[in-house]
Amino acid sequence: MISKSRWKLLAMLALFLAVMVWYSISREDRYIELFYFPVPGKKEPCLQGEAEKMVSKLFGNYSREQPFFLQLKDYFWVKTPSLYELPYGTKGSEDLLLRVLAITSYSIPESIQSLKCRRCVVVGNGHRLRNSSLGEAINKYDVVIRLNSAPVAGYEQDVGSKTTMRLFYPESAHFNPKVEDNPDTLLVLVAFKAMDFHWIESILSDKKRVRKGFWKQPPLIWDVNPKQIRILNPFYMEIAADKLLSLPIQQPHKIKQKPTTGLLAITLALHLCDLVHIAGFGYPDAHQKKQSIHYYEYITLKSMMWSGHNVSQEALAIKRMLEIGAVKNLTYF
Ligand SMILES: CC(=O)N[C@H]1[C@H]([C@H](O)[C@H](O)CO)O[C@](OP(=O)(O)OC[C@H]2O[C@@H](n3ccc(N)nc3=O)[C@H](O)[C@@H]2O)(C(=O)O)C[C@@H]1O
Ligand SMILES: CO[C@@H]1[C@H](O)[C@@H](O)[C@H](O[C@H]2[C@H](O)[C@@H](NC(C)=O)[C@H](OCc3ccccc3)O[C@@H]2CO)O[C@@H]1CO
Repeated sequence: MISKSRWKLLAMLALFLAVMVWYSISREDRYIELFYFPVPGKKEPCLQGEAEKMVSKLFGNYSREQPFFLQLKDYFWVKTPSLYELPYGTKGSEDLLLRVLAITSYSIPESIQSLKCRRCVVVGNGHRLRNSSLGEAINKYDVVIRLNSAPVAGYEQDVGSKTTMRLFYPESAHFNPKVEDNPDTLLVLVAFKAMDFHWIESILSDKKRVRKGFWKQPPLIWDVNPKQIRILNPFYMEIAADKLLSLPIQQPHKIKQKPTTGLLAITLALHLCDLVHIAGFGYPDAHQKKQSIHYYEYITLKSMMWSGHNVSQEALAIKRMLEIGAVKNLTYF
């Protein structure tokens, strides 16, 4: 005969087990929701306007009307001057910008314009891409957005080789863009300071280079076709900071908080595309001090000490986007 107290103990054990099973199943559901497996050899199904619905949830309805790239005509006849200085607006940098816009273009290539439904992937520079074998899947998207000096040569198996757009600033420009990009890749300058406009002007017009004013030496000779260059509308930086990270747009401090280029690229993709997938996002935990952050070089979180990024806040913003289905993730998060 089993005593009453034994029954109680068994019941408690059974209850405990049931709770454990329920918890792991619910965690598993969540995992599947946050992690997306591309089907090899298949193009992603695309529903026109899908991302747009999510955009209004995240950013409000108004934001789809903004141009992606800056154009000269908006600066010749300045109707409403920008409210903010770089990187959230162009206030105070208009003269330099005018000179840059006179020698660059703002169009979106016909190959993207003409698509009924735009499938995009934003490739972050994170270590999670290493040995991911995602290269083939990444190459299948209509638009592949890459960041900074992230290489493809030698990493094709994991990150692919197609680059439709690359977001960069002078300090993150690859010294040999011809090796890493395609001849028609759009090189999208994200300006953080007036000197960034000065740099691109001096490169494209072959004017005297200025070495001071950068936190890291950018290329002095840069072999690109001016037709590939675009200047990102700072509006996207503003809404990434304001709506996704709730950062104050006007900050008095020396180390100003700002979104990472990856979060900015996701913001841009949500406005440009119908379907947005991401890969290579996610930093190591703070205690993983020796874990490399990039898929292509060994550097750790310590290197980001003075960067002005809040990676935990960004992780929350990305998790929210994954949870509401605004983006899907090809690597784990
Ligand atoms: C030392 C330093 O300033 N590092 C910054 C570097 C550096 O300037 C460039 O790599 C130079 O080519 O740039 C940054 O970013 P970085 O070039 O490292 O990475 C591009 C974007 O990928 C996402 N990422 C990266 C690594 C990782 N483990 N998880 C991620 O999610 C991020 O969204 C990131 O933006 C930048 O521009 O944002 C942010 C970094 O803070
Ligand atoms: C998207 O931001 C880019 C990159 O991710 C950042 O790491 C980088 O941050 C640099 C920051 O912009 C520099 N600040 C200024 C005013 O130039 C900073 O300069 C050194 C410094 C350090 C401490 C206090 C004040 C200034 O260096 C940061 C990199 O370590 O900005 C990138 C966009 O330019």
